Order: sequence, then structure tokens, then C-alpha cells
Amino acid sequence: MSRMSAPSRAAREHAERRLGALATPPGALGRLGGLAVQVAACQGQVPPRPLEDVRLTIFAGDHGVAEHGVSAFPPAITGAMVRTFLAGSAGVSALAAAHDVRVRVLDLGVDDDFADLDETTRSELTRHKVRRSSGAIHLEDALTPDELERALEAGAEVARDAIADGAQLLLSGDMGIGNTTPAAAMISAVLDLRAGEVVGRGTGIDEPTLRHKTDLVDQALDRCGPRRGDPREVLAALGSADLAAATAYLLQAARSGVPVVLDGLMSVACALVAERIDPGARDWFIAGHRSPEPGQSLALEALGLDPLLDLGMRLGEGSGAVTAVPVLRSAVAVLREVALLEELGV
Ligand SMILES: Cc1cc2ncn([C@H]3O[C@H](COP(=O)(O)O)[C@@H](O)[C@H]3O)c2cc1C
Ligand SMILES: O=C(O)c1cccnc1
Repeated sequence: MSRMSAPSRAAREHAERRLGALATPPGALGRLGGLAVQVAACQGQVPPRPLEDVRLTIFAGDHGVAEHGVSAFPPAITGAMVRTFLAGSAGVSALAAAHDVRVRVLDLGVDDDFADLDETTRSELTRHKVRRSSGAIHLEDALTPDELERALEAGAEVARDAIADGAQLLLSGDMGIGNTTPAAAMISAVLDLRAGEVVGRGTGIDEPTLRHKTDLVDQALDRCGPRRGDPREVLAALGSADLAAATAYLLQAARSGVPVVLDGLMSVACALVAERIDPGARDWFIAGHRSPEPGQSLALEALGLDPLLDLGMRLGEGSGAVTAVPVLRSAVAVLREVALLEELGV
């Protein structure tokens, strides 16, 4: 049974009336207007509260399929990048610092024991760890049923804890060499497409590698068979611990009535699965940006979401979502602070 409720219709209508009454020509704020109305509807409050507490969770994990020649980079990069997030010096770290977004990285399935980290950092990083790497999806399921349950519970708990601690807006990010392969497989399965329409170049693979990656995704889809009709089976067969946790995180945010900004391919693949698990979740999702990955645009279209930014970014990590945060804050500011036309006294 669905535990999803819709954003407040009363607040939406109130926000639309306020938007229409602002001291601006009708429609002059463009998409900022609709965005402000969406935030007000999600918060159930007009004008909406400023988005002060904004948090990104990066779900990290390795992928068995990455050992089979689908990425331009080796799997050892995943653990190295996790250490870079912890040091605050990754691409997304710079963006998050610029836009006052708190970043948390969690190891759901990195093929690394992080024995070099101090005990506090290590236990915080790995407390939700499900396994080291996930199954190579063209050969075997990514997760056992028990691992899937643990990953789903972890993602939900992370969102619940952040919200209980005051988060007003959540963002989801990813780290895991090879993860554009399971993400493309998940999107292909849900949208019932062959891999050729969905698979993209990820970190920048060449033409022969792209053909090989596409073949492996088709093999994974064939192996999955009719189970692809069930979104949870899609996560277990074609996903990973990190992608399952990210899906549950998005779902929990929606169920708790907190809006989420989506990022690139991985985040949007998880959002698509979340919407299939609990229809209506998408009303709580805001598409931060468009990635050049074809699967990301296909999934956004299926979700009925129009991304805020289109900067050609294909980094992942939550970087596109973080870059969209100032646009969202701008939308909230205009609905809160702009005078009403009637106050002009003309
Ligand atoms: C140094 C480096 C930093 C990254 N940060 C995010 N990704 C991104 O690239 C990976 C997905 O692409 P593929 O499926 O082609 O491997 C993921 O780790 C994603 O987060 C990175 C990749 C690299 C190499
Ligand atoms: O769409 C993304 O977020 C993306 C694309 C390529 C590599 N990493 C992430």
C-alpha cells in the first residue's frame, strides 16, 4: 500500500495567487515562479520558508560489472574518491562549499575496507555497508534478497535521520566506477527499452567500449527476464547496494514530505524506480540538471520532469543537484520578498 501523500493543494493554490499578485509582469519570473509554487506546496506554507538546511548524501559502491571493461577508469578510483569527499576536495565538495550544502558520503558497497581511516570516520562511513562490491549484473544478481532489504532500510534511515535533524531539502549523489552501467540497465528495464537507446559514454569511453557496454546491458536485461516488471527485482537483479539505498532515500524523503533535488543518470534512474515502487513520489522530486547520458533524459521524460540546468555536466557525485540549489533559493526568495502590485499605490 502507498504511504505517499501529495504536496498541499491548498498551499499550491495560495502560492499561485501570491505569484500572480507580485509586483512583476505576469510570467516574468519564468520557471522561478513554478518552482517557488512547488516548494510552497511541498512545505504546505506560503510564502515558503527559506531553504537553509540543504543536505547531499553521496551513496558510494563498487560494481562487479566494472571488472568487465565498461568504464574509462579502474574500480580503485571509487575508494580514492570516497577519501577525497572526506577530505572535502572533490568536484562536488567545491560546489557544496560555495552553496552552503552539507555533504555526507556513505559506503554501501565499496570494495575497500578503509582500514587507513581513523575509527570514528571509518565507522560513520561504513555503518550502512551491505557488501564489498555488487554482483556483475550480466552474470548474476547484483544483490541477494537480504542484501536488497538491508540497502533499502539503510537509505530510508539516512533520509529519516537527516529530516529529523532539520533537513529542508535533500539531494542525492553517487560515486562508483562503472555505475552508469547498472543505472542504464535499470532505466532500460523500467522503460522496456533495449540497451542501445539508453547506454551512454559515462566517464568518456570510446566507440568499441560503448558497444561492449551496450552488449553487457542487453545480457543483463535478458538474464533478468520478466522480473524487470517488478521495481524491487530490478534493484536486486540490475542495480547495486548503493543504487538501492539511494532509491529508498528518495522514497523516504517523498513519504516524509521533503522535496528532493535529483542529479544525473544514477539519481534519476533511482527516481524512476522509486516512482514505480510508490507512484506519486515524483511530485516531491525536482530535476536539478540534464546530463548528456541518453538514459537520464529518457527517465526524466518518463517522470514528467524538466531539468533546471543544462550545462553539459557529467560528473555525478550530486554535482548537478548542488549547482541547482541557488536557483531554488532564488525561487523561494522572490515569492517571499517581492512586494505585491497592489502595494505600489498606483
Ligand atoms: C576521478 C573520477 C571522479 C568521479 N566522480 C564521479 N564520477 C562518476 O563516474 C563514474 C561513472 O562513470 P562510469 O560508469 O563510466 O565509470 C561514477 O563514479 C560517477 O560518480 C567520477 C569518475 C572519475 C573517474
Ligand atoms: O549523469 C551523470 O551523473 C554521470 C555521467 C557520467 C559519469 N558520471 C555521472
